[in-house]
Amino acid sequence: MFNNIVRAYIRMIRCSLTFQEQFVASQLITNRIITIKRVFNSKRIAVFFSFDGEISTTFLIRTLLSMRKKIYLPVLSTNLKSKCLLFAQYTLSTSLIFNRFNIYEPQYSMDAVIPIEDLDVVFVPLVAFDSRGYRLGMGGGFYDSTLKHWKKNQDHYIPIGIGYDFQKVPHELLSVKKWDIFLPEIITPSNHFVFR
Ligand SMILES: Nc1nc2c(c(=O)[nH]1)N(C=O)[C@@H](CNc1ccc(C(=O)N[C@@H](CCC(=O)O)C(=O)O)cc1)CN2
Ligand SMILES: Nc1ncnc2c1ncn2[C@@H]1O[C@H](COP(=O)(O)OP(=O)(O)OP(=O)(O)O)[C@@H](O)[C@H]1O
Repeated sequence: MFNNIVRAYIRMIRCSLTFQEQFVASQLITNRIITIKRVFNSKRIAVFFSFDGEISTTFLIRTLLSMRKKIYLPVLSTNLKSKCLLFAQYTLSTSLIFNRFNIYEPQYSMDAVIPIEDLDVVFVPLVAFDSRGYRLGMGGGFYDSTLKHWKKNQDHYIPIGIGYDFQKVPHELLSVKKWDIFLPEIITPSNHFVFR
């Protein structure tokens, strides 16, 4: 019921952060992420390029690359009806282009695309989340569709939400839809929430 209000409110707040606030948060979240054993032991990690005031992932991506991790970024399907994201490899020499939402994505060839099951960690953008691990996104349903086959207790990739601390909202404010994915873990500059 309040999803659209929460989405608009949090998008407004995150777009009003100063450069300094964004910078400090991106360093803190990167330092927290790289000390997580699951991440440290991963080889193939999906991140995303931030837009719309999302917590900046530039430092995270650079740090993970320097740790010799293979990094993949989401690309929208050319089929406008498909909401499933593809993940294409990103290196420092990959050309980037804007997609239809003005988000950078790799200019990829099919051999750079990895099946989602072959990823170890998928970092997931979010607008808001609650104390149960439910996530409110931008409203396109892309991550919900892409991650819909993910199941707890299965030994494949793990989706991990990342965002600012203020994006956590009381659960009464988020109405969960039947297709909404649950995030087993969410990382912010000050916290590592585990919801399993
Ligand atoms: N950094 C990042 N990449 C991402 C996502 C994300 O949330 N963050 N996505 C997560 O799914 C996908 C893109 N989803 C999006 C869904 C809606 C809008 C959006 O701006 N909607 C506008 C109206 C856009 C229009 O139709 O022109 C709006 O709501 O104001 C943007 C991205 C894939 N890549
Ligand atoms: N697994 C699914 N099955 C059917 N419809 C879905 C599924 N996932 C998403 N959708 C559709 O996507 C639309 C947007 O969903 P929702 O508002 O939950 O997106 P969101 O999680 O905020 O966005 P995103 O995942 O792109 O960040 C819904 O109206 C729904 O029709």
